[in-house]
Amino acid sequence: MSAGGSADRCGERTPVDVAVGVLIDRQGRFLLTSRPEGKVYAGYWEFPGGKLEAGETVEEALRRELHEELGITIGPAQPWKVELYDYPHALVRLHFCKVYRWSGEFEMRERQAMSWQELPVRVRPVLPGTVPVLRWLAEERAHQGPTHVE
Ligand SMILES: Nc1nc2c([nH]c(=O)n2[C@H]2C[C@H](O)[C@@H](COP(=O)(O)OP(=O)(O)OP(=O)(O)O)O2)c(=O)[nH]1
Repeated sequence: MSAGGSADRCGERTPVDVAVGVLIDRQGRFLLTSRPEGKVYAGYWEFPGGKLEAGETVEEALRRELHEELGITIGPAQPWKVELYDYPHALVRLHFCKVYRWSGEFEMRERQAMSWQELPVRVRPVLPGTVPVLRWLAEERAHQGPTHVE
């Protein structure tokens, strides 16, 4: 029990569900985008995605978010990993999905930047909640050494 009493205990926050896409191209590169100005962690690199709206499945939310943010229409989203991440601003439950097919031209509709990356990731800084994904990719690919530059 924290000393602050029940009103300001922060361990009981309900997680916010977030759908995140790990888009992988034919050369095995994955897409990172930078967080737009005005959002928390603006300028940090992450896998594209966003919060689920009421009644949406993870796949529906991902399809909507990637269309809104990047202008593409994704094919099937393969559920991959689920990770809880406790930020000062929110407790988030990240639903990472792999996506191998999409259509349409990339358009940065929120004036963010995009970059196709391999390991180790060269863009920086990377969002803390993104780092575990880089480790999972490193395991899958038997990548040795750092996953990104600090
Ligand atoms: N998109 C994305 N979000 C991530 C990743 N890792 C991570 O911790 N997050 C966190 C950051 C945010 O707290 C949350 C995503 O929320 P967001 O603010 O980007 O979502 P949104 O586009 O729905 O935003 P908004 O409409 O509320 O402005 O998940 C990641 O790899 N990709």
